[in-house]
Formats: sequence, structure tokens, C-alpha cells
Amino acid sequence: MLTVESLKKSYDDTTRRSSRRSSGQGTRVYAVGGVDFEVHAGELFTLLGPSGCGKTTTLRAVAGLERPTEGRVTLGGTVLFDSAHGINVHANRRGLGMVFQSYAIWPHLSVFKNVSFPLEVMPRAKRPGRKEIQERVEHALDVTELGAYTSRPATKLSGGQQQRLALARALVTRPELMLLDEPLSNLDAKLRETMRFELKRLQRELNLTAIYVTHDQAEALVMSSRIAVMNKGRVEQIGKPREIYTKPATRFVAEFIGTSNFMEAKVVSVSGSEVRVDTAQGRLVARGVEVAPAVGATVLISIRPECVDLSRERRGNVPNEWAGTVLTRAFMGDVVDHIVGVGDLEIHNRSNPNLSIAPGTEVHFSVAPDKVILVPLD
Ligand SMILES: Nc1ncnc2c1ncn2[C@@H]1O[C@H](COP(=O)(O)OP(=O)(O)OP(=O)(O)O)[C@@H](O)[C@H]1O
Repeated sequence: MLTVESLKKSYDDTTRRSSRRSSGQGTRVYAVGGVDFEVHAGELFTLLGPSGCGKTTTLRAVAGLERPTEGRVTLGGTVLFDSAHGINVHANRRGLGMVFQSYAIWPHLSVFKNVSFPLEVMPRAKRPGRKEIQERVEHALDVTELGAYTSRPATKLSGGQQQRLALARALVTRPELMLLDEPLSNLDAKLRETMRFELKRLQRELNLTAIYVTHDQAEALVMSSRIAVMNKGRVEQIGKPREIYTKPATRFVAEFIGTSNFMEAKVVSVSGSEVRVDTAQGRLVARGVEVAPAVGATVLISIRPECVDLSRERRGNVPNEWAGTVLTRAFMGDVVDHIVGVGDLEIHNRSNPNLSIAPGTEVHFSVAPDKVILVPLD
């Protein structure tokens, strides 16, 4: 539905320009350095990455609020921006709905008026009639579960309700594509969690196509159909949440998503999708490796804490079984974390609270071969 190709946005780096003024050269810094992705109809597509990686600039370029330096943006066959042909459709004419971090509702208007306003200010030729405005506003308020508050002043809503009002206001114009820039970041932790599910439900029920920007990996994993992980103005990996979590394509993605145990290893043998590696602490076997590395190559091994199977006794009949000593234990209600020392390596384990082993205890742990993730070293 939406295609973004070779999108770049650079700015003058004023800090460096001053030092080069004598030579008359300015330096350009790339906020977005060549980004490609496609968003399919009905998807909630997330741009995820740390602060400053270029998510908002990418979203604003799609919205038409930022003029890219280069690239092409197409929505359902219509070219919205094309640097090569000098095409740049004005933001107001792109037919997009937007909800931003500061979801500025209009405080002097009622809930109903907040939602009807975008329709009332449409050019006369496009503006729906009174009856249709009434119906569309009622529908938008119904789906966001604000139907009971139509005449209430917008400021007399709770944070979560105001957030839903911002959404209703974007929905009422029936945009082809919704752009959501950290819309939950102003809410407290509990409400943010509830709203994740509400937003996801709405998106599914209305079959909305949306681009969602967040730096919160948990939020991205819960809500997204697919995620593009961004780093320093580029996309490092695009995939479904489970793929991104279980098969990170780069070191950055493995480190940014969730927590993991990392160790460098040398490949000693490859047999189909089974790869044996040597680490400083011992040998490991990985199975289901999609892109087999060369024998002799150095790779990064990533093992999620919940895949470290801890036990007091040695089992002996399982692959990848190592011995170590519990260094610390942390009870967190629904899970217990252990840090296990193996030589000078510390392995992070996450277990069911039924298993709780005191620091100082000698333990054994194993990792199923299909949970040993090989990440190419970049
Ligand atoms: N008008 C501007 N002039 C110069 N640099 C800019 C401008 N706007 C953004 N940048 C820079 O571009 C980079 C990307 O910014 P952007 O806002 O897209 O990042 P982000 O990933 O959305 O970050 P955050 O999560 O903090 O909002 C940053 O280094 C930022 O400082």
C-alpha cells in the first residue's frame, strides 16, 4: 500500500560548519540515510529504534511535513514524493491521519466538537453534509468507546480518554493510512499497557493500515504486524515480531531487542543447518541456522535468558550442558532471574519462580540447540 524507496534526509551540521567556514564547506549529516520499506494494507508497521535513529524524520517525510533530500514515497499507486521528478504532494492532500506524542486536543471544545472539527473545516466541495458528519463522529466515538462523553469538555477526560479522542479525531477523516508517533508516551506505565491492546484491537477491527513509531521494544513486539528496526538513519532488519526476537540479523538488533547472553565464537563445523562453534568457555551446537557461516568464521552467539535451562543436577543426556555457580538471584514476582558464573563469563537465566537457587550453589544449565542464535559479526 505504501512504498518508501531510498529515502534520505540530511541537515546542515551547524556545529561542524563553523570550523570549516574558512574553506566555505558545510557538512551534511544524515538523519535518514537511505531507507526502504513497504507497508501492506491492514498492517500495523512499526519503526523501532533508539532516540535519534531517524524514526520521526521518516514518518514526517511520509506525512509530507518534512521534505526529503532524496527518495520516493508512493501510496496506493499515487506518487506522494519523488525527488527525481520534483513531485511533492502537500501534507493536507495526502489523505493521512496523524496522531502525535503531544496529542493536542482542543481544550475549549467538547468531545464531539473535537472530532467533528476536521470534517467541518474541509473545503466545501469535500465537506460531508450535517447528517453525515453527525454519523461519522458518532461512529468514531463509538469505536474509541467515548460515546458516553460526547458533550463533555475535552479537558475533563482522563489521559487515556484524551488519547483515544486524538485517535477518534484522526479516524473520522477515514484516512488510507494512519501515522502514529509515540502516541502512548505521555501516559503512565499501566495505562500505556492497556492502551497498547486497545489500539491493536481498534486497528484490527477497523482493518486500519498504520505506521507506528516507538523506541519501546516491548510496545513494538506487542502491537506490530511487522517491525523495521532502525539504527543511525538506516533499517537494520524488517520482520515479524517473533522473527526479530528469535532471529536477529545483526548485532545491533540482537542487543536492542530484549536481553540476551552474548559470546563470541569460532565456527568449527557446518552440516546443513547444524553449526558447531567453540567459545572461550566450551563448545555449543546450534540447529536450524538459516544462513550457515563458513568454517573458521567468528560469529556472535546470542542466547535469551529464558532459553537457559537451569538445574541443580547434571542431566548428562542433553546437548549444550555447562556447569557454573549461581552468583545472584532476583525474585520479580512472575519470574526469577539468576546470574550464573562460568569462568569469567556471566550467564543470565530467567526461570519460573518455582525454581529458585541460592547464590553460591553449583548448578548445571543447558540450552536447546534451536535456541542458540548465530548473529553475523558486522
Ligand atoms: N531540523 C533538524 N536539524 C538538524 N538535525 C536534525 C533536525 N531534525 C532532526 N535532526 C537530527 O536527525 C536525527 C534523527 O532525528 P529523529 O527525530 O528522526 O530521530 P528519532 O529516532 O525519531 O528520535 P526520538 O525517538 O528521540 O524522537 C537526530 O540526530 C536529530 O538530532
